[in-house]
Amino acid sequence: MSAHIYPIFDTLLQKEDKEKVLKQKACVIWMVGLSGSGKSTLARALENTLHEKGYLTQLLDGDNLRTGINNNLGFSEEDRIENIRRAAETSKLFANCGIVTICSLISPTEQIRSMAKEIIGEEDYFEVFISCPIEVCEQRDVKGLYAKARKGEIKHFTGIDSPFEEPQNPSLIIETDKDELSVSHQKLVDAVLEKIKYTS
Ligand SMILES: Nc1ncnc2c1ncn2[C@@H]1O[C@H](COP(=O)(O)OS(=O)(=O)O)[C@@H](OP(=O)(O)O)[C@H]1O
Ligand SMILES: Nc1ncnc2c1ncn2[C@@H]1O[C@H](COP(=O)(O)OP(=O)(O)O)[C@@H](O)[C@H]1O
Repeated sequence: MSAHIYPIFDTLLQKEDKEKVLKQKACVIWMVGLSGSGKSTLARALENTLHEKGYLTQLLDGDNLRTGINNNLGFSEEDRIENIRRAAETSKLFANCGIVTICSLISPTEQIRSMAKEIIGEEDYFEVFISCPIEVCEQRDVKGLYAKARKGEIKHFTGIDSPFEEPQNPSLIIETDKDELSVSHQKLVDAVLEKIKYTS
């Protein structure tokens, strides 16, 4: 038996090798904002547009993570940190596979967002602040959760009795109380397409 090791057994494939196959530059689009600000709507629309343009994508949001790998977590500060840690680690695996990963989570504090950025790596972390005053989010009350939080039926609700710190240095801000949905969507798509532009 020869002691020679063939490259195929010896090479650990890198992110760039996967990106070359997919002809796309991968990163993690980390969408931050209050409940009802528009994260899920814009994340879904972004994913659909990228898909139509031929990009391979993966969407991770509070709903699919919290019913799956994070189904043992609640909304205490400790659990939110663990929720984001797992989401960031999962996003990193997808991005390292060359996949444009869209993560839509409240991510309420600077500490939590710094952790996500550190796990994913600065170069691959693209933070988008979906900005909307809490009064507007509460008026939208898409899931009826603000009404429940006001009545005390839900505790530790973000923006009511749990903190939300505005991102200090996001890569992009989308103001969903000022722009029509289509305008917000276009701004997001334009910025993301620039970020994921593939140059061999
Ligand atoms: N207490 C409390 N606070 C905030 N949000 C709550 C709470 N309880 C349930 N929900 C629902 O959970 C969704 C937010 O989950 P996230 O994983 O994004 O939150 S976090 O990033 O860990 O803070 C959030 O979804 P979005 O409305 O899409 O943001 C809510 O529907
Ligand atoms: N410019 C906008 N961008 C995103 N959503 C908007 C905008 N204007 C109004 N909306 C509405 O706001 C709501 C946001 O809800 P959702 O996307 O579920 O928020 P979140 O995921 O942050 O909780 C939707 O009903 C959406 O149609």
